[in-house]
Amino acid sequence: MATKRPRTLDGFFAQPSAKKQRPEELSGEEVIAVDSKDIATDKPSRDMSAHPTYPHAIPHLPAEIIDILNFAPAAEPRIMNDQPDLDLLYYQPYIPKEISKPLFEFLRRELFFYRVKYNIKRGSIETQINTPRYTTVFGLDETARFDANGQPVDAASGKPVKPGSYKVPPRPIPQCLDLLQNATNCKFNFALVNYYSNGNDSISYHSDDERFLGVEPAIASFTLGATRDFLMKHKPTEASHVSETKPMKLPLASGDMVLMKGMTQSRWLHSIPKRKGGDADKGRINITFRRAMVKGGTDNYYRYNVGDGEVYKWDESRREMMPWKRP
Ligand SMILES: O=C(O)CCC(=O)C(=O)O
Ligand SMILES: [Fe+2]
Repeated sequence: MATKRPRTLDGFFAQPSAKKQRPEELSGEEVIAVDSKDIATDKPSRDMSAHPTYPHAIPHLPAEIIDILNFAPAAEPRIMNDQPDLDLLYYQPYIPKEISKPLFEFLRRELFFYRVKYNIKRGSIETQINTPRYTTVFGLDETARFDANGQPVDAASGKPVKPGSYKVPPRPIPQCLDLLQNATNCKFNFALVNYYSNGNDSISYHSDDERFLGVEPAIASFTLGATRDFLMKHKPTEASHVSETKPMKLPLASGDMVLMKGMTQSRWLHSIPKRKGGDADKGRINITFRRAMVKGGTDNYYRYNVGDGEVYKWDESRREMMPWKRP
């Protein structure tokens, strides 16, 4: 998956970076449209990713972080395929140690988040679900791309997508997440971000096996910040019932990456359970990169990760996420 690169930072300082940045026209930059409001109120727009759909512009990654990101992956993966239908690479870590904390702090400080609420109907009873973590999402499915002005255009014809084609206007992946995406050496079109502020934040057992991801999707999942347990269990089959087997536990630490592929999504479930005390209060960011093939994927991801509620931002003095208002 990865090209050969010097494995130590000494190698980096002794010679030019072995992995070149992608040319500017291939990076997230091409899709950035500058909102004049951001020019008036923020730093110069060339140092920011800005788009009319963003509540505010997002600064670019500091050069020191970009330089060291060139050394990813920082470790060889543990290949986990010794259980039925499991196909997983576990990098401990993927992101070089020197930058995992600054990268965590940068993303927690600079991204905007949501606490999504939605209703589901079970039989005739409607229930409100309060997503138990902060989320945000960027990206656009394979049927479209952003043009130079940041407008979604049809991937085949280059014509603007009809207004109303998407329920929520899609947001381009900002430079800071696009560079992390590049470091995977895989091609994705979505970045989903979770922030687990403490041990009460969680994600229950599920699989990311939506049809809009196509068959046997590859999903790269990064951890930054606090260590949290990632539990995995096989879906029930005729021969084995999940209740009989102990779940697999991966204690995902800052900088780690799990690449799930093959039948992992169709046959396994995963979760981040609630935890009491420990490290969890320091907060954990999870970023998953995925590739949605059709429009339904875009609608689904914005509905469940942006929704229609208020914007939250990290408040450094209170050290918690707080509702954010446009200045
Ligand atoms: O936080 C994690 O490690 C897992 C997140 C996850 O499973 C998801 O967003 O689908
Ligand atoms: Fe998941």
